[in-house]
Amino acid sequence: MSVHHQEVPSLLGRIAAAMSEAIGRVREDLSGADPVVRRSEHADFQCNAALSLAKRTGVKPRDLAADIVAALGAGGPIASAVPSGPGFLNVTVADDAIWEQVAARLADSRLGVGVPEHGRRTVVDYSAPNIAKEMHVGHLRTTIIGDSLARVVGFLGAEVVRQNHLGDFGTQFGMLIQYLDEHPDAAWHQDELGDEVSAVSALDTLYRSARAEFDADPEFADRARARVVALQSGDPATVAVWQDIVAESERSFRAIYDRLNVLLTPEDSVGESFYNPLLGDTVDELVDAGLVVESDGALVFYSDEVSGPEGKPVTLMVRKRDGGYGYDTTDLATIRYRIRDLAADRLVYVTDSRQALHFQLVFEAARRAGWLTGGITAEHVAYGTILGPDGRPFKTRAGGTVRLMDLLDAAVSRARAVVEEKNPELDAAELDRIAELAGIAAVKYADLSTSRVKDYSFDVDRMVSLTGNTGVYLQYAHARIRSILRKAGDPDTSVDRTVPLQPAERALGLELDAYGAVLGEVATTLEPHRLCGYLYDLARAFTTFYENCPVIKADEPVRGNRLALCRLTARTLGHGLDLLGIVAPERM
Ligand SMILES: NC(=[NH2+])NCCC[C@H](N)C(=O)O
Repeated sequence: MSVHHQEVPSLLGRIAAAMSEAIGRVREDLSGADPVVRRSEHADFQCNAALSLAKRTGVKPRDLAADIVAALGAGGPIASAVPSGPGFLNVTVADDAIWEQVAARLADSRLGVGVPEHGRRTVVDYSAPNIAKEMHVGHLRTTIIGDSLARVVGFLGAEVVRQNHLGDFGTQFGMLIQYLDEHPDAAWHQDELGDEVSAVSALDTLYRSARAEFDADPEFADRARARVVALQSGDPATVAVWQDIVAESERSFRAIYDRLNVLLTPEDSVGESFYNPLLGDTVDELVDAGLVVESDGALVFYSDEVSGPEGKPVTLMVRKRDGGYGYDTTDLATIRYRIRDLAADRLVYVTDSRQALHFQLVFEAARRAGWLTGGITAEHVAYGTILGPDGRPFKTRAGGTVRLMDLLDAAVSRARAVVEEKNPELDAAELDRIAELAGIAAVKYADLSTSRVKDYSFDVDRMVSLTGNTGVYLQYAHARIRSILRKAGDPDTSVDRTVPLQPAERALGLELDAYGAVLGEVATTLEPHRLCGYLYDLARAFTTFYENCPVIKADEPVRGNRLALCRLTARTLGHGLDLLGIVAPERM
């Protein structure tokens, strides 16, 4: 997108600007005050400035409201502003202004949305599963949420740098490599395993065996420790096996990524091991800055800002007693690297809320070390737990972790039944294709549509429902409008601004006008559920419109205007779903 792109100013923004000007005309000292313009149930918009400013002026709010109305300039999008109640202003938008913005958004490839995040280099750390371990439902959440955030801020102009901070280093790999060395018959390469088992799941099982042997057999434990040293000192044979394990695991993750339609590419994989060469310097800098203290032979960072239960100090482990480095040190080196080498303006970390304290400490250390300074921001995007139908953390009946592929399969098969019932005429191949899109949409949307800090229950039947705030409902809403447009021959009609608006047309037009503002909110709060809620409201506004306003049977110019509303709604729905990482099929 170019900086020269012409954003379509929203009606809300234009009304706020007009009110602001009028307020300044009434009293110069009030210039620049927030005009407090909101959508309203009683009119198109409501301006509450008179109420909030009356105290400062000593004038009765109702009188101030009347003065503001008198000072409103002629022309512009406001048809009328009427004082009501204790001093609200009920604002009605001129019909032609609504048609004009519909036409302007429709004429623009970006639907009139601007680039408020332009040039902001934003590092989004998400997914980050652990090598030789199955991805669990927590990784599903970070993958889905992080991907949607990367899409939204990217669309708004941010320079997004995706980082898949794979857990690819640690002493556990020494143990696993030693075990594999001693069990050369163990199968863990995908080509030996076939389709039923993924390489990462085979490795996960082998790792558990290695762990058990480590605990039971002190001699194996010694050999495993020697293997850790060999790995860390770069012994070529050991490193080769480790690389092979990483590659096989990543292949398994990729199968999930492909199915989920996420943006992550192999180039985005910058795992923990990448930071190994940077750990020493990072620690030296923290030592030089006087930010670590020695405790029992280890180096520890103490927080000045947070304390634990009963005022207990909270710390980051900067260097362990044995001289080794762990997760904490790696994240310190990571934040330093992202700021210095990636030149990040904004750092976003998507992990479950149990890591909130960890990131709080990493950010504090980075500030005190002088890395996280100026306008650079760091944010932890925390999310809750996926619960099973019993309201407890999601586990298989046997108490094991739920395989993501199984979960996706279950959603797709339920979606298949729903789609088939609705469209018995679809042939098998088309049904499979749509069921896959619907099932994946169901899973993603269920995750994105709840406020992310909350836990939610994985309820497949609810997810694939055709009614209510679901991904499948929105895909249907989109496909239905596409079918209306096909029936109408999808003519690229122009919009006649002189046509008077019906209430349902007006409501839909105003809803469409709010798209850019909602995306801006998502970028600021990093909360995708706001976009979900918006798309759901938009789909419902369309339904009301379609029930009340015949489209195909209407006469020109009404027909053309209504088709324009259909087209803009379909495009906005499709675009919004795409920013959620959801594909909206043409037919469904
Ligand atoms: N920079 C980070 N610490 N990113 C998140 C890593 C998540 C970690 N691998 C886990 O599975 O919990």
